[in-house]
Amino acid sequence: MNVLVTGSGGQLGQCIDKIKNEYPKLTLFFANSTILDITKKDRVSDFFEDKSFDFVINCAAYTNVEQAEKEPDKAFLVNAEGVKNLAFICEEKKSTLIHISTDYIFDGEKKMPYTEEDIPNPINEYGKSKLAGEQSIQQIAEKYFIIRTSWLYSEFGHNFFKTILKKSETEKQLTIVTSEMGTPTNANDLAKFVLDLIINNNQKYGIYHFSNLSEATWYDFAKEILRVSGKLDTIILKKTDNYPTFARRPKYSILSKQKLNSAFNLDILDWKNSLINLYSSIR
Ligand SMILES: NC(=O)C1=CN([C@@H]2O[C@H](COP(=O)(O)OP(=O)(O)OC[C@H]3O[C@@H](n4cnc5c(N)ncnc54)[C@H](OP(=O)(O)O)[C@@H]3O)[C@@H](O)[C@H]2O)C=CC1
Ligand SMILES: Cc1cn([C@H]2C[C@H](O)[C@@H](COP(=O)(O)OP(=O)(O)O[C@H]3O[C@@H](C)C(=O)[C@@H](O)[C@H]3O)O2)c(=O)[nH]c1=O
Repeated sequence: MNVLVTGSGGQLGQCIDKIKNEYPKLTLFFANSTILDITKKDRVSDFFEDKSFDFVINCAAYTNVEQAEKEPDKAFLVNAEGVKNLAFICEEKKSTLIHISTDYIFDGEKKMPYTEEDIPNPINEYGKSKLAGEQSIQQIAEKYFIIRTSWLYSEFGHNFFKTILKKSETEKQLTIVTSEMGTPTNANDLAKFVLDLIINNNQKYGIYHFSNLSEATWYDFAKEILRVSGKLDTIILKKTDNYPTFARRPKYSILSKQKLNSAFNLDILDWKNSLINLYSSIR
């Protein structure tokens, strides 16, 4: 099977690249933003002209939540317009589109895990742009998976895990929010889920929620990062319910895995166990 990975230079793209040899039945093509800018409709058409992909995994996105408040047009260009271009070409070429979306499409006012049936109501520009992308896919494509995930981290790219490790090298005290609850998700686990989905040729198309298990505040996540890295005793960790940011973030964004579990036979790790696995594999 031929599989295209767009936005392959990012965090998730690199996690997929890392495990590609475990999937010898897949021929993976990695296209970073220089090779394929998904916002350029003509370029997307040209790129697909002489190639045929069974699956397109869209890892391309504008993911800077803070900056999106200042330049929403840029976020919408990639996360809505770019995604629309991919949806059209996948529909035309009969490729299955696997698109990654986010917990930030929800407003966080719920007090129990969000299901795929819950109505999105994003409270920041990034979330709004990601929701617009989802809606385009649903309108245009027939064969698609929209995988909503949350709080991705890994050894690659920019993420909270790497930020905390870096800050712990230079700062004596860290102040972290307790007012947002979600689930940290190891992007390597998501990469494996996506490639398994392709290998198993599953055709139960639609929206799914994928994250590691259990829940945490960003404070809990930071504490665990410091614990696994052996730095908890050397850093003063302070709680706050008011860390200054431009973007509002959902207070609660746990994703229910009920639909995922009924559709696929999965063994998802608890976020703390997956964090330990990652740290021991990279140190
Ligand atoms: N990171 C997280 O915490 C979460 C992410 N998600 C979603 O998961 C997906 C993967 O995220 P992640 O890997 O962390 O994101 P990254 O920001 O690490 O990677 C995104 C990639 O998209 C590329 N890109 C940006 N604009 C374009 C464009 N116009 N055409 C092609 N490529 C482009 C970027 O390239 P360049 O750097 O060259 O611009 C970058 O390599 C995204 O859809 C994101 O919304 C969902 C929940 C949580
Ligand atoms: C670095 C730092 C952040 N924070 C707070 C700010 C914010 O409320 C929260 C998370 O901060 P970040 O900006 O690192 O994370 P953020 O960019 O909001 O992460 C989000 O990214 C997008 C792409 C997603 O799709 C989401 O699922 C989610 O992972 O932690 C602190 O309290 N102290 C700190 O030292």
